[in-house]
Amino acid sequence: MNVGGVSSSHGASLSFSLQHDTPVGQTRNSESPTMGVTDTTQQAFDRAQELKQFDESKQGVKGLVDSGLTSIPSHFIHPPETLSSLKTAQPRPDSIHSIPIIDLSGWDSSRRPSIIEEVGRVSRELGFFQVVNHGVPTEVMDRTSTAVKAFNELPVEAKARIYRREMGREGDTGVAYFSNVDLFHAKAASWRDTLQIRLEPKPDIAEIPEVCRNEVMEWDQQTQRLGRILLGLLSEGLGLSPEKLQELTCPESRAMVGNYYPCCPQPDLTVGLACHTDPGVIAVLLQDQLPGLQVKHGDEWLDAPPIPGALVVNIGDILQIMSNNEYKSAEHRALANPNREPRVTIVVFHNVSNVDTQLGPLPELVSSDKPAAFRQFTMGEYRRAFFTTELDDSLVNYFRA
Ligand SMILES: O=C(O)CCC(=O)C(=O)O
Ligand SMILES: [Fe+2]
Repeated sequence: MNVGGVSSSHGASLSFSLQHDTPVGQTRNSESPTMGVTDTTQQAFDRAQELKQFDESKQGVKGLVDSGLTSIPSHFIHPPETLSSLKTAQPRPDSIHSIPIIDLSGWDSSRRPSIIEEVGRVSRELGFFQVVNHGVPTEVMDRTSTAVKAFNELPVEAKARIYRREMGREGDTGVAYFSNVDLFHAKAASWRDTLQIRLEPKPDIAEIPEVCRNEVMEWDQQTQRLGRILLGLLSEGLGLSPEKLQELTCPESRAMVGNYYPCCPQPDLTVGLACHTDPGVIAVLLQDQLPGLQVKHGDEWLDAPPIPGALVVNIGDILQIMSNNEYKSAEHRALANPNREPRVTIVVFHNVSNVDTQLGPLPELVSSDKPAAFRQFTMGEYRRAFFTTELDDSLVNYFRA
């Protein structure tokens, strides 16, 4: 959700490409963003100072780790209710333990009907799945991940050049590096740095750090192709024509975030990325070999473990709404990385670009048996809702009929 690098009162790391009024990036924190109500004025002041200093240093969490710190600064400590949920509960014997894996081989031939059936079923049940045999070469996956890691490991001065939070304003290049998009709004900061790049409409290509420029462009090509395939399957999974969802996201709007989770000295006190739903249509996520991604299913957290060669796909809020609640936009989070090696993930968000686009349940999916679960609204209204509502759960609730 996001590239505006703008955070609403939800404390969401929710960015919008404001130029195009489209949520393109990351996330929505489902937790209340307000600081602890028991904070004294002095505590609140100290905290604000700490955050400001951290932000102005432009060093990110990576810089803190490199300085050799052994305990995390207090503003990274999450509230007890979050921390207690990090302890892995014993899974119930009847529960699914990890997210489903779908083999896409033959998506354009004889296996298509069974793939559509599976994609549709899993999107209704959980809204999250991994895909294998998706056609993106593993060398490209490795190359992209390595390049994004290399960017994060450049000297602070090199990254500081693009450290900014003002995306979407005039002069926006579409490229930004920052730590915690919601740094000044979230209840607590998370142990992660982010490189965010608008992919469509095109960014200022020269602004993309050279160390990962070619790889980002190549990743865009690959995920654009895969995005079209997935939107086709998801469309048919709803009983719609294969082009339907693609038409809706046209003219296309895409953004990428490269998340970098350096080793956290106290991974039990913070998270890598707070619980959120993604606001757009779909997200396609590449994770390296380190675990951390978890998806909420009922009251359980399921792991989405790294599988060599696989990509994770999830449904965003807009698609839950368009599908009239058929597909689920699931809450998910990333744990803080306890490993010495950094964890790197790259997410491409496929969004709806035009502010005037009418959104809401597709008429084809509304009937007397299944009345519209959401009202109609425009993309512009959706965008405003991000910034003005006091929601403490998924944005879809705002538009419920
Ligand atoms: O890095 C991960 O595992 C999750 C990333 C994610 O959910 C996001 O960037 O929206
Ligand atoms: Fe996400």
